[in-house]
Amino acid sequence: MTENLTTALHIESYGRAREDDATTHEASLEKVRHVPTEGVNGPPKDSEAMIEASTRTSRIFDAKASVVLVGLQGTGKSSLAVMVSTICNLRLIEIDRHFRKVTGHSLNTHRKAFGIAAHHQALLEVLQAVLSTCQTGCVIVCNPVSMGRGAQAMIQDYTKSHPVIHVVRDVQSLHRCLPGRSRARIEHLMDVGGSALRACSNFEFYNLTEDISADSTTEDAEGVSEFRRLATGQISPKTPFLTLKRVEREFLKFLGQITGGVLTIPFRESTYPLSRIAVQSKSFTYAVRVPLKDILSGSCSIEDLEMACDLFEISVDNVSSSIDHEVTSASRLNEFGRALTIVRRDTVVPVMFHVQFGEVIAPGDGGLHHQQYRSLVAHCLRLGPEYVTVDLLLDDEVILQLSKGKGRSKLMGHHTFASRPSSGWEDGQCLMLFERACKLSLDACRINMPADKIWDNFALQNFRRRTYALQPDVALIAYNTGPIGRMSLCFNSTLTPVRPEGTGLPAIPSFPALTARECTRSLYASFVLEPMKFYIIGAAIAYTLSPAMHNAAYKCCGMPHSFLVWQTETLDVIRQMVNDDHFGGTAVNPPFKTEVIALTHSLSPHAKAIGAVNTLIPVRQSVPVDGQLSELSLFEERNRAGTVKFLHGDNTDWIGVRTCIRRGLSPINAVGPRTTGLVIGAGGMARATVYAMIQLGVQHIFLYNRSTTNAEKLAAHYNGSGFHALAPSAGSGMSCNEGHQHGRSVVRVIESLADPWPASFHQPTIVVSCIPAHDIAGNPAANFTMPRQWLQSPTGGVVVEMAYKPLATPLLEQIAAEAHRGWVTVDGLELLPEQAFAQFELFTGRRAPRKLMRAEALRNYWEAQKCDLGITQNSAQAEGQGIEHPLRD
Ligand SMILES: O=C1C[C@@](O)(C(=O)O)C[C@@H](O)[C@@H]1O
Repeated sequence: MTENLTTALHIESYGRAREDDATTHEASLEKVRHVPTEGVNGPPKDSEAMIEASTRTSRIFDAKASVVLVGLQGTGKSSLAVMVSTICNLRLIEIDRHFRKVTGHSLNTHRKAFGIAAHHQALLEVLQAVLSTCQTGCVIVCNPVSMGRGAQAMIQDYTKSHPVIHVVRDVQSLHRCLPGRSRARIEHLMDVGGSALRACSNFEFYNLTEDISADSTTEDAEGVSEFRRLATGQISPKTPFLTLKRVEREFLKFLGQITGGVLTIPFRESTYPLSRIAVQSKSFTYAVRVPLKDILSGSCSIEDLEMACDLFEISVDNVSSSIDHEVTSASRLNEFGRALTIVRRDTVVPVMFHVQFGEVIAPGDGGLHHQQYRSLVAHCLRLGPEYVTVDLLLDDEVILQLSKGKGRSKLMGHHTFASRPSSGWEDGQCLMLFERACKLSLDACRINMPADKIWDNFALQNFRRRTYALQPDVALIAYNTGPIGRMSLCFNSTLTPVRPEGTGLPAIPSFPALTARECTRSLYASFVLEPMKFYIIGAAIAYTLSPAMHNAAYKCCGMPHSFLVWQTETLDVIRQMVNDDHFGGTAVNPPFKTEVIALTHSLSPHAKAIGAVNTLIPVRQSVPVDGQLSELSLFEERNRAGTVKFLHGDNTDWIGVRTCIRRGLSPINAVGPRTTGLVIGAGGMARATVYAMIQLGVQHIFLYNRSTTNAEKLAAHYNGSGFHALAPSAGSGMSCNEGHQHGRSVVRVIESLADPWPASFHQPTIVVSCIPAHDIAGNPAANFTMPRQWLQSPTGGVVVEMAYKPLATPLLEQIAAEAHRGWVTVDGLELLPEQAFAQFELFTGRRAPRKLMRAEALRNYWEAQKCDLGITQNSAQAEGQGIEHPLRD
């Protein structure tokens, strides 16, 4: 393949002299082993100080600043760089290849020919030229450990103005790249080389290997990864190699967080409605606290732990009980990064690090523990989580220094009173702590103490009022601990610390006493929130799996809501729904997705652009400002009954489609200016699909539909000026991506399945079928399959099927047989829950328990398949109009 791809990747040269690297690497190892323990070239004398130094600057950079990836051989930094350069449209510069291009020598032959001093000087010059001429728009890759002290100092200096990311990996993966070295030796290299790399970088990313045997970023005996061979067309995709998708996702999330999304990362922005709301601005949010060791042990699934929570807190407990020198050892530090990547892999909520020292930190204490604690906090900041806690008893200047280097992370001041002060929350220390957090410009303040009597919980509310009067913008998380303090957890509104639900993790006494479900239940029991009724309406919805997913999710979150099926021929039912004070919202199914717009008073920007609504919510309180409703106020009024003032329409179908395309699209087919998408159908789902493709940056979209007239109408909707007036713009809450920056998407109609694929366009790599796969009202199913002449993409692609009745459609069966050519399928049962998660958020203002909803959809589908009983039950509900779907335990 593919000169085009090669060009797109901006890769300068592909040949790699293996023996060069190996020798250079070994030489550098020796060098690292023997350097004096000072400077950036060897194990630092004071590793804590080194770590802290890396967060001394603000670490907020120019929007276009080049990114540097540093790491030992085998950490996968080159593969990460290739991915990022492709997706973010950055120029890729690998220093060793560039050196060969400039000098005509490989590193090894140059060193042999000219001696070490001249070699280092030449390397330094090459590096200097690259760093100074490539200040913006590039991703630069190197291993400074093998480049001499001068080069390391130069890269260290670059951290003042650029993100320099240290890529770390597990011993086993490195071992594979350096066969013949003992594991102990590799560990030693990671320790020593790792310290040197930490000293010349300001961020750190842990590249998590899932399954070593399937990992395609690991370099082979020739030093070339499978990923690179694919990217450069040296091999064709025999497997979908989707394992890399996770790495891609994690790294893009990381980059998005550390750069604040300033890099053009089209895939990065989460489309979940709640992801657009700052987590600390919303009421009744929960932070699930999980010990670091439990994350590392892998004993629980992250999605189970995260269930119904808004933030994932990684708790590093009792650090000071470790042997002192181990606290900041390289392997210990690597554990932090590893845990963060494990969590980020499966969660959609922000992550917080909370380091707890067993020892109480006293103000002015300059002792060893104090120093180590500071270093661990600085190390957490290097990893780029959304939040990090900092002990409020540290000296002002220490907190200020950490705060200065926090980058895009938020710092939450934290204090635990080991015992209740004699006057509880009335004690002057409490207000002083909050005032310190404000004075030091921390983003939030968390204080807790053991409760003596139930009145301590009321006193806490009084304290909350006082802090709010003082500074309403600094979020206060205040609660009492112990059994008597549980009530205060229920009524703390922001990021209440909770323990994970039923995961089998041993209960730790110092851990939060309640789960998110328990807290939520108490809000309904005390009438703060109220039970609501949700519906799905449509003309033929007997088979829908939505009630099963939503009802199970309410139960799991502790909400007394119900989700009912209402099969109907007309939209009149909506008038009946809104007369009920407990109406919570309705999902909208064909044929009403467009028609229902007439009943709404406001639409989300997405629904407006798509011209279809699948989620309708009542508005009771919010008032539009300049014709727009604030998303936060819409969320804040969920779960509260009362007279409905008007209806707001949104669309979550496009979110489901976008997620499924992303999931199935291998990195090799990352969206570029010539990517082509094909949509089958021209109904409401097809509208949402075209929109999802536009949001992903696809600029050439083709429609095929049995009725060409309908396809043309749909194409005109998107091509017409009407749509472009509504197109995504900054501040609209929509992602603005490559497609919109580099060219406008155009939708074209392809008339016949017998037509050859238009020669001036690339073959489609993204195909979405939006037509039913079963008979409807006597009309036989279309049984669509792709004409062979439209399936010629040399890198395969993704085919998403919307229909799930039946699950194995003729199209999916056809494409499954093409897996060896790089084709990936995503079926209708993967898509259905994805749109439902966003719908759940819009209905309830809470994060959806995703794993549970997926499982419910599957379980109900297969139950219905097995004995046809599910179908009968659903039909009965539909006929009974509003009979609650039976919850299955
Ligand atoms: O189109 C669909 C599918 C669905 O109706 C179902 O339950 O099958 C649920 C709707 O929210 C979605 O827009």
